[in-house]
Amino acid sequence: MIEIQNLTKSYGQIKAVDDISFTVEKGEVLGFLGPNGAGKSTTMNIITGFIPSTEGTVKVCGYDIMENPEEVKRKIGFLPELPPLYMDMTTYEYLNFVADLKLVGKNQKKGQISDVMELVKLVDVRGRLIKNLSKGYKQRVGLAQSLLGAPEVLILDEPTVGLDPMQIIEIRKLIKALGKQHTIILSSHILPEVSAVCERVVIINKGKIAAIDTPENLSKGMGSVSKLSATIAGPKSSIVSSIEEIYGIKYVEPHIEKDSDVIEYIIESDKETDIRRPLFFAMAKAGYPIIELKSLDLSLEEIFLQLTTQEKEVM
Ligand SMILES: Nc1ncnc2c1ncn2[C@@H]1O[C@H](COP(=O)(O)OP(=O)(O)OP(=O)(O)O)[C@@H](O)[C@H]1O
Repeated sequence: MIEIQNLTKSYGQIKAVDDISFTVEKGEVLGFLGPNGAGKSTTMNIITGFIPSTEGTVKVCGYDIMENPEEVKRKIGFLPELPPLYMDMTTYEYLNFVADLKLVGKNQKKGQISDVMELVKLVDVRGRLIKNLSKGYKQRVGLAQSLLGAPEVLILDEPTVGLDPMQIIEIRKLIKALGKQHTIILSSHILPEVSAVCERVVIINKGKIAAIDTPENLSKGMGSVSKLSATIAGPKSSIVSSIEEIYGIKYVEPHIEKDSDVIEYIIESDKETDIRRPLFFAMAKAGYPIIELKSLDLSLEEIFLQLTTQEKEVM
């Protein structure tokens, strides 16, 4: 649905985007993550046709943004970080105005505005001036304008920034619902948001792609092992040998002695094998109670930091 190939954008000596390639499948919700200045907005602005690339290609639904900019723009709904709202218009007037800009046909306009207001829950504020709406409602108006013209693709730049927790939950729900009918690229600094909403994540740093994977796989870490901490009561050597017999175990080590016979063990296993159930049954069979069991896989936040701060640590 979206194909980005060898995309580069230079501003003089600075490469804001440096040879990035990725694709987004139809119906996918893709998260776009990166620290400040990583190149997220630049990439989104190129995909939406606001600025040209220096090198590389962007295709949306098979159309090249350079060769068929109008076709591409028709396929994309864009919610910039600061939606361009006209404060002295009512919600309805503004949506009507945007529908005209997007050349929505006269016969469809009324129905489309009603549908979008229904979907984004704006019906109650249709007659209110935008300047009198709360930040959350203003953001919904921004989302509503991106949906007019029935685009197949939505590009959402930091859609929940500045909202309160209730509003964040509502907008996330809405994005999830929109994901059923649209292909979405969503940029965010909020990592749990990306885990909650996106099926795949692109992490970008200094203009380059640092990782592309599902949030789950990223959390499992880059290596081939999964790590667990298990605190178990019982004799150490017998527990270690029982654990070593479990299929998929790579390594087990007594870590911290918590009590005379209670020890925390660090257990590494194949990334593909979830050993929590076999571990439970093995310990239950041997009569050694598991007091605590937790994953030591990295959180998405830790992965993100690891991928985006490596050079600083070296310095
Ligand atoms: N018009 C411009 N002229 C010169 N440099 C620019 C221009 N636009 C962006 N840059 C530079 O390109 C780099 C990437 O910027 P970009 O806005 O794409 O990052 P971002 O990931 O969206 O950051 P943020 O999360 O802070 O919005 C930065 O170093 C920025 O200073």
